[in-house]
Amino acid sequence: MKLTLIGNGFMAQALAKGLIKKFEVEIIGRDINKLKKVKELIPAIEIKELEDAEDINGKNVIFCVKPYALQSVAARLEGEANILFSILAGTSLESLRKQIKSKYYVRVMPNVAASVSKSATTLTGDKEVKKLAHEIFEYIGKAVWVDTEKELDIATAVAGSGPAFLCLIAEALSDGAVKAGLNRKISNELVQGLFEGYAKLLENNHPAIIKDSVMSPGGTTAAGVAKIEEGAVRSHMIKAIEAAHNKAVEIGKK
Ligand SMILES: NC(=O)C1=CN([C@@H]2O[C@H](COP(=O)(O)OP(=O)(O)OC[C@H]3O[C@@H](n4cnc5c(N)ncnc54)[C@H](OP(=O)(O)O)[C@@H]3O)[C@@H](O)[C@H]2O)C=CC1
Ligand SMILES: O=C(O)[C@@H]1CCC=N1
Repeated sequence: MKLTLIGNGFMAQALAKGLIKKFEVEIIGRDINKLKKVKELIPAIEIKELEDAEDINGKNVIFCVKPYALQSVAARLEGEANILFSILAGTSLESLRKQIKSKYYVRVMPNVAASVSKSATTLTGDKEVKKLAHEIFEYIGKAVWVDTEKELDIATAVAGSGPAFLCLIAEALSDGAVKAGLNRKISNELVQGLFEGYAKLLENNHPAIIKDSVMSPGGTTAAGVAKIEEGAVRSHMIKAIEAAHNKAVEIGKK
């Protein structure tokens, strides 16, 4: 099966790296020089410069441009795709249906870990292609189907934007270790190992149980947790998801 990615940016490349292991991958973009650079990184892909009347008839398209570019790129597409997969944050199935012709439509929300085939991807759309959508996006990590676009917009906040939120935590933990006197290289190495080990633990344990198992009476963890609570970190994490979800809804209304 051939997949046609439209857009050659960060996410298109992340997806292509995983998908190329199983599928033929074509990337269509507006700048041939950028496309040639992408081909140097992923030699097995085909590249094609976006035409003013780009024929997508019968193709399985993964749409990878920024949400604000939907209208201008859609105006350059001709024919009816077989499936249109869209990774555009906030952009509704209704808006896609109005602007790009396709037999089936699926919204997809991957994350940056697609570049290492570890994305937590959410899918929703036409149920006729649910199984195929699963099969395709399991090549870039874990894929979960949800029944509503509201759920996909929430997933955008927690799994799409989530890696950036964790980056702030990782950086801050390392900064704390450096502030206490550990060198940066060792601090970063420890934080990397911390996330790796924690991800494994989280596969089979509730976070509250893991926390309780670390927190000794009158110990170091309890002292640290009390400081975290002073800063209302949990409350602000909840607010961050709320804000990111609201933004996805706002993008969808534009
Ligand atoms: N970054 C992330 O972690 C995630 C992003 N997403 C979604 O993925 C999509 C792409 O994001 P990302 O890859 O990060 O962004 P990038 O800016 O890296 O890539 C955007 C791509 O769109 C192309 N493009 C923009 N405007 C036009 C236009 N008018 N005509 C033709 N091509 C155009 C750009 O072309 P050019 O290179 O020539 O400028 C570029 O190839 C977004 O919709 C975002 O919501 C979803 C999940 C996670
Ligand atoms: O920030 C954004 O809008 C995109 C969508 C999810 C992750 N990045």
